[in-house]
Amino acid sequence: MSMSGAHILLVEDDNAIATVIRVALESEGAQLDAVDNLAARDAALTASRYDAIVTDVILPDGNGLAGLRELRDAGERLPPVIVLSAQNTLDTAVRASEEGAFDYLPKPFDLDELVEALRAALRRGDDSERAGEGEANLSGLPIIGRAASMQHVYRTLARVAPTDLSVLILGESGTGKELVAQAIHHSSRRRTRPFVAVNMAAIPRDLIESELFGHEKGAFTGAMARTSGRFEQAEGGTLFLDEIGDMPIEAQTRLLRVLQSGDFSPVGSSRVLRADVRIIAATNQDLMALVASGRFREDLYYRLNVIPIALPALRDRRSDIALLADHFLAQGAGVGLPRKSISRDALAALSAHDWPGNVRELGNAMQRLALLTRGERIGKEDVVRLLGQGSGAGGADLAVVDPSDALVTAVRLWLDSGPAHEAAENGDLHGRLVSLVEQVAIEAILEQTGGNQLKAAAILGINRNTLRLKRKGG
Ligand SMILES: Nc1ncnc2c1ncn2[C@@H]1O[C@H](COP(=O)(O)OP(=O)(O)OP(=O)(O)O)[C@@H](O)[C@H]1O
Repeated sequence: MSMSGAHILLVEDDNAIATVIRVALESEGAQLDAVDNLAARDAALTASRYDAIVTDVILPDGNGLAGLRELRDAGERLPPVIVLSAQNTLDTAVRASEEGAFDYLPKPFDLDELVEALRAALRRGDDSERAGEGEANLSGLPIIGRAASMQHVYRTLARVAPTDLSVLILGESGTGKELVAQAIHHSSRRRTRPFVAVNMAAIPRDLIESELFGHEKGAFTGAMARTSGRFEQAEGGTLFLDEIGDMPIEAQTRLLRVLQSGDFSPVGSSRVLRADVRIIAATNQDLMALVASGRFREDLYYRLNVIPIALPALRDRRSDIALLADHFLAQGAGVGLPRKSISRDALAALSAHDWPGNVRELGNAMQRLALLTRGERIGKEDVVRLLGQGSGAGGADLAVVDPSDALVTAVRLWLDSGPAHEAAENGDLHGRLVSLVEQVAIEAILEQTGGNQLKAAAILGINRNTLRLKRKGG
């Protein structure tokens, strides 16, 4: 149906906003009833038939999303719902989609956008089946950010999560690509099945195919037993392929086959296995440029790029830096770092920084600040000192590698622990620390390779006998 003559219910307790919306919609020929609380909304829904509902989230007597699903479940004919919200978080976007909302507009919104969304909603009419399809549920993975560019991300995320479409996440290193992939998984119907992440850049190129698709015993020198690949491990769930631009061409061909037919064969085998796996890929490279230079298959690019999600660089959403800084301080306190507050000046200094390593770099910086600042409160001098430590590029060293930076923090924390004091007393602090770090790395990589020592040794860059010895504590 068209806007002209459409009967619309507006649930909004801010008079000014309600008036602006009324003027805009009535000038399009719509007929508008406005209420300012939930009780009045439910009464209006019982009394009249509406073609669409536009609702705010925070209302005097509760959450505007509340009760919509119940009404729908109770068999009410519920018109399409458009949610307006100043609570610009992923949770709201996901909850809106969970409640079967047709669209979600973060405040401040654009009136033209609202009119457009309403037109689309009216065109679709009441299709509660479709609106309610697909669960979207977010399980406690906080993605922090209120910048407009993040709102866009949340909306796309909430829309794609219930589907099985391939998603390509684009963004510089440390912008949260893996976090977003996890959020999609956790908001999808696959959330009770595994989320398996594989980083193409972290695996020796000639092992990638066997890593992904598994191999038969004897498929190549050193393949002692049949090993399942990541595809099998992710069965029913989501496979996150990070740094997809680094995938060798032969592996790309196999991947394309899975995407086209849903079938794959382990390396060295003619068995055909079926894969029920959703693919989310990520890259910080320009894939089109790789296509142009023949290093990435064009057909695969189009298969993967069904839904692109571009994550903004942190320097392009500076308004979120304060929020993120607080988040990381609280998170640090949760794992035993000293609880610190931060001064306005210090926040201003953080906001002025360019953050080449994006959110990851900021997270590392906040950990260091929590650890190194003497007083209760992080001051501007602390920030300047830390960011000034960079190699002339404004603290770029913080960006280089996340693992090593987390390691710095872990080592510092460990040095303060009971076992470290004990080792120091025995004159074996260095030996104890080095073997501890080695053990952790070896066991973690062995876990990744499903116990395959040869692969683990290749990844670690040590020989297999050394790996054996080290495992024995030698
Ligand atoms: N919006 C965000 N809110 C909270 N934490 C975030 C956000 N974005 C990123 N992080 C944190 O920053 C770190 C880096 O994020 P993530 O690993 O997802 O980035 P990435 O883009 O996949 O990086 P890379 O390209 O280097 O693999 C993680 O610890 C993640 O939890």
